[in-house]
Amino acid sequence: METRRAPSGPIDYAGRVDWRQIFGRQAPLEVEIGSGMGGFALGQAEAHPEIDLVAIEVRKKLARETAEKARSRGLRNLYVLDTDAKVILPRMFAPRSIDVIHIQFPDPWWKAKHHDRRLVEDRFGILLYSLLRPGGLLEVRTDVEGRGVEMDEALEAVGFVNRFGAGQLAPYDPTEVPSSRERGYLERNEPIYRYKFTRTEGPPHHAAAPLAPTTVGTAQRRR
Ligand SMILES: C[S@@+](CC[C@H](N)C(=O)[O-])C[C@H]1O[C@@H](n2cnc3c(N)ncnc32)[C@H](O)[C@@H]1O
Repeated sequence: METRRAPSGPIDYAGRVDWRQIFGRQAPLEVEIGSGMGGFALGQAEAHPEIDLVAIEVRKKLARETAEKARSRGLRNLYVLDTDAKVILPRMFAPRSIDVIHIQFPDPWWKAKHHDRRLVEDRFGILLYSLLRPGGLLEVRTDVEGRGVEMDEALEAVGFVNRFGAGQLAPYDPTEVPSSRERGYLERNEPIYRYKFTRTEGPPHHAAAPLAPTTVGTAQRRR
């Protein structure tokens, strides 16, 4: 009989979290950054009961709706954080503790003056590298070809190894769960640029400091 409790109870946004305690078991830990409407997070948790998934979405309404759907579907292996991944990741996750990180269709922030808001750049790449366990997977999907190339270059420069060769796209795998946004692209047969990277054993290549933990403000748990 399943005795593991649902992920619940108060969680401290300001410090390191023992995810094994939150989920009530030891299982491969996956993180989705920018879960949006939650299509991937909910589908991945449902399709893979053997993993525990933490979805991070800065838009509180979307995060709350995903958490409500997870609860109504009885998903015990999905926890939703309603805050900025850049702030929370270095606080709440130990180095080398994550098995898989998913980033799907991050906002491209076209205008040069908004480039600072882009999710995947050098410093964030270093942070992701430090959080993944050696051998862990970082998977990125985008509908913007040029952003895919830029992200690939930034991540390979940090030390990630592109699983399909430097600069190469990962093939479409129909067994993988599509994100909410991806469903539309697939239906319209529009291109999707996929990348898969392995975190290797050594330190990141860049000397630049990773994003430092900062004050979290008023973020509240919404479960
Ligand atoms: C274009 S949407 C894609 C959503 C989802 N991944 C999908 O494919 O359907 C990008 C999402 O990332 C979220 N986001 C952007 N920057 C973020 C950050 N620093 N932390 C958490 N979420 C973020 C946005 O609020 C938005 O919901």
